[in-house]
Amino acid sequence: MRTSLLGSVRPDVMPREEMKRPLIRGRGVGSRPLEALTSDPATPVVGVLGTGDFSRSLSGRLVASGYQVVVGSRSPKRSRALFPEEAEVTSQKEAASQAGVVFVALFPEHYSTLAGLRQVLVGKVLVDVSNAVQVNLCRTSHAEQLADMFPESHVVKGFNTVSAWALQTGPRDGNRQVMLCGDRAEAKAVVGGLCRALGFAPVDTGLLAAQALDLENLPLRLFPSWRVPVLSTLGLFVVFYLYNFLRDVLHPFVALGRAPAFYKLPVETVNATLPAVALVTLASVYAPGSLAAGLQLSRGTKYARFPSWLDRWMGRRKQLGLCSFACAAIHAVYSLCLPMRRSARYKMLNDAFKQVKEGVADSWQEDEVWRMELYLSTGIMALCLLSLLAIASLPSVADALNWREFTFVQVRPLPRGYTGTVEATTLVLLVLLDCLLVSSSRPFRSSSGGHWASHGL
Ligand SMILES: NC(=O)C1=CN([C@@H]2O[C@H](COP(=O)(O)OP(=O)(O)OC[C@H]3O[C@@H](n4cnc5c(N)ncnc54)[C@H](OP(=O)(O)O)[C@@H]3O)[C@@H](O)[C@H]2O)C=CC1
Ligand SMILES: [Cu+2]
Repeated sequence: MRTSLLGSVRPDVMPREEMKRPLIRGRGVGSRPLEALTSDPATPVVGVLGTGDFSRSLSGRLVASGYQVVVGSRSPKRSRALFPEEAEVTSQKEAASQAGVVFVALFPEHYSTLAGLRQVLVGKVLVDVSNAVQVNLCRTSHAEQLADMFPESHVVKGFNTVSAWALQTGPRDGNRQVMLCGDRAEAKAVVGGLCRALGFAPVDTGLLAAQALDLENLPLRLFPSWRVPVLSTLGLFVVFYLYNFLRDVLHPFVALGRAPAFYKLPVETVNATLPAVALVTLASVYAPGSLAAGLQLSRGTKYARFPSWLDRWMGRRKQLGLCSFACAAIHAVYSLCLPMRRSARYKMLNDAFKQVKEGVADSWQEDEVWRMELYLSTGIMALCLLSLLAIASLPSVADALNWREFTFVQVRPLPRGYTGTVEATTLVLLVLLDCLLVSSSRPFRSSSGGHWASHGL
């Protein structure tokens, strides 16, 4: 073991025993009452600057995990009542000098007020917990700015992805990861150990210059990998909806002189649009793989970079697949609800009356019956397979599969992966068969009932 891990970190603050293992509560701590710990010299001292929401939640958890906590405030008397009894609330300077690890729980615009603490913070670990105010607003991260202000301290960025609420309640479920980055491995190890002691799982993401800005922007990002797939799905929906509106509603009314059928807009036209969007989106999941394979074949090598648009497209296949699944699932629900509508009941009654008037006793048509049975069955099977693909894309499920199992379920569209595409091939065949059967059924051909009629109504 190295003799000194953190330069001038005080031995009572960062005992060597604790440094060897992650910085956790002292041995046997769990069985002792908390009051005893505050006076225990072997218990690590953690400082927290600032007395806001984050500071209060963090201090509460640190105290509960057996740490001695010293909170540094500009007005300690006023803030005393907000903290657990076991935590000491004192001046910023006093807190900084007592602790080995100091959390800076201030907003970055107030960092400059800490300039006077430079001497007492020499050799200590400073944890920057701040978040960006706006995505990509700053070019330099707050953590790097703090590191510039305190060149003789070791700045670690972290805990900014954990809310004050999560700190208060503890990581009972959901995401327990705490992203960390910093330039000094030992400092990251200390903060990582502290994370573990609080019940979180530290993830070392790298150096400050490479990661801090990303980490600060992380809590502000809104589903970055979903934006393009969702927008393209919505775009397709608009295009197909307009097409179906023109074809099934406006054209029969304006050009053929039929009664206006605007009642179709909320359910029928939406339901006719969804499968088209699902199919095109599904095609866009498999298309980039085939394009990439073609590109590799034409170049005669796999050691050349794909164009960046193809790279990005390949990276969004999972999201596109899930959008396709969502459309198919909503289509199934809409289809099940079609017969509930008043318009469907009126139509059925009218048809029955017309049949009686025409003296037709039996309207059974064997070929139509078979077509419908078959395409409904293939549609249901295709939806089930799509559900399986969607389930297998969940991280927890995907993690439980080995590489071969994963490629068996999820198509790997590069040439080598075509060995295990049973499910994807079956899915594509089922969908094609379904389309073929739907488009050859009588109501669809006569374009009077469209997709609605193709669902047996
Ligand atoms: N709240 C949350 O859920 C999370 C917050 N964070 C980060 O934690 C940091 C603190 O957030 P939060 O606790 O919510 O903020 P608060 O506004 O609740 O607290 C900030 C603290 O900073 C001190 N302060 C206020 N004004 C000044 C000033 N002019 N000069 C010096 N110190 C000042 C005060 O302490 P005193 O008066 O005692 O000196 C105050 O309590 C931020 O960087 C935030 O991005 C990160 C993740 C989650
Ligand atoms: Cu359908």
